Amino acid sequence: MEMFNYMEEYDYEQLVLCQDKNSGLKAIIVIHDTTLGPALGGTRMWTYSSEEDAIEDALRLAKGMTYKNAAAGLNLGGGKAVIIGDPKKDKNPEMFRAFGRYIQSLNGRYITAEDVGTTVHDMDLIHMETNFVTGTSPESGSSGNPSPVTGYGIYKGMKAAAMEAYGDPSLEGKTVAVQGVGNVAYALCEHLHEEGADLIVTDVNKEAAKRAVDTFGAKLVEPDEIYGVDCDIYAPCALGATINDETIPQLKAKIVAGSANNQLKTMEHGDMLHEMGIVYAPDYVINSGGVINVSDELDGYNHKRAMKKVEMIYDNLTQVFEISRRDQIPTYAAADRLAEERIRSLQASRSQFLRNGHHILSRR
Ligand SMILES: NC(=O)c1ccc[n+]([C@@H]2O[C@H](COP(=O)([O-])OP(=O)(O)OC[C@H]3O[C@@H](n4cnc5c(N)ncnc54)[C@H](O)[C@@H]3O)[C@@H](O)[C@H]2O)c1
Ligand SMILES: CC(C)C[C@H](N)C(=O)O
Repeated sequence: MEMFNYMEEYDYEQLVLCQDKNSGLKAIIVIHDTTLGPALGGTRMWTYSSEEDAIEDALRLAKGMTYKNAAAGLNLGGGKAVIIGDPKKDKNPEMFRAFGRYIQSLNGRYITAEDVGTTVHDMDLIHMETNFVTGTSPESGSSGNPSPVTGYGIYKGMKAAAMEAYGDPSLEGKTVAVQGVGNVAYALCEHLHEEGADLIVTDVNKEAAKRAVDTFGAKLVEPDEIYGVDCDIYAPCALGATINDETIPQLKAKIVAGSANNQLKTMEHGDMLHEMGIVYAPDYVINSGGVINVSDELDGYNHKRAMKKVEMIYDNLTQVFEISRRDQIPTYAAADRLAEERIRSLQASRSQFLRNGHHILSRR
């Protein structure tokens, strides 16, 4: 990849490679866009097959955070970090402390949190070196693990999608097929079960699947059967790119709404859902509950206030569906339009010169 060409084409601001021999840290921090504010996005720890794959993932995820934060109405830009390694085997405290020092060196341009492979404990270690971290232990007044709040946001967003598809936000009696019942989806299932929805679940982790069957009376299917089950809503809550040429023809659902990032394999798959009349809740709009929750820490965490903001996911999605109908475009394109318009309008107002304490002219 021609790095500067790529960064120029997609408007990336900064790419930082971090290395610490002592702890084995190999990390990448990407800041995509800070028009709306400092870049907030989680740190992923993953075994990548090559350094190029890791950089590509960090770039893609950072841009996603710009759109997620903008569409959620947060005054935050987009960034993300990845640490190369196996989260089950390669972690040590020194690694996260070294990583924290690198975050500190960016002086607030990037703020981190949890993502796949990192935990509240890891954030606490980072916090020993920098304040530019969220999702640390609730004992210190922070918001803790974002997953249950993300799950609640998906539930609220699903209701907005039901309103769009059926003219009624109730999920009582609806059948929801959930792919992957991990941290987020377990919380989602709790809310769905409480409202009286019927659940069909699958997971490659047998224990996770069993927990959902035992707790919610969910019906269990094999991982490759989930796409074609008879249901009203398909909730992809495991991996990205599960909406593709192979799975779309199998779908019986009227709604696709789940937590996974980058659900559409390509934009054309979003077009296909649109043409088939399936209501797709764009991933970065419906799964913004976690980032909304951790971002509340920047004003001194208040759980009640944070949950009120998470409830707005219903309104944000309703707005996306309205833009989609008004402009006759698929919902993924409507979400992009919403996010880009917000960034553009702030960019325009920033074009006026405002003198501040740090500007060179202030010395005169
Ligand atoms: N945690 C958050 O706050 C948050 C926020 C936004 C987006 N997301 C996204 O939501 C998704 C779920 O996040 P999580 O924190 O619950 O992760 P998790 O690892 O706790 O759960 C994912 C589950 O999916 C299962 N799985 C993996 N591959 C599968 C397959 N092929 N078929 C069926 N099941 C499979 C795993 O065994 C696991 O139980 C991820 O894509 C994540 O990026 C999470
Ligand atoms: C900031 C984090 C809570 C972000 C979360 N991992 C996401 O993808 O939205």
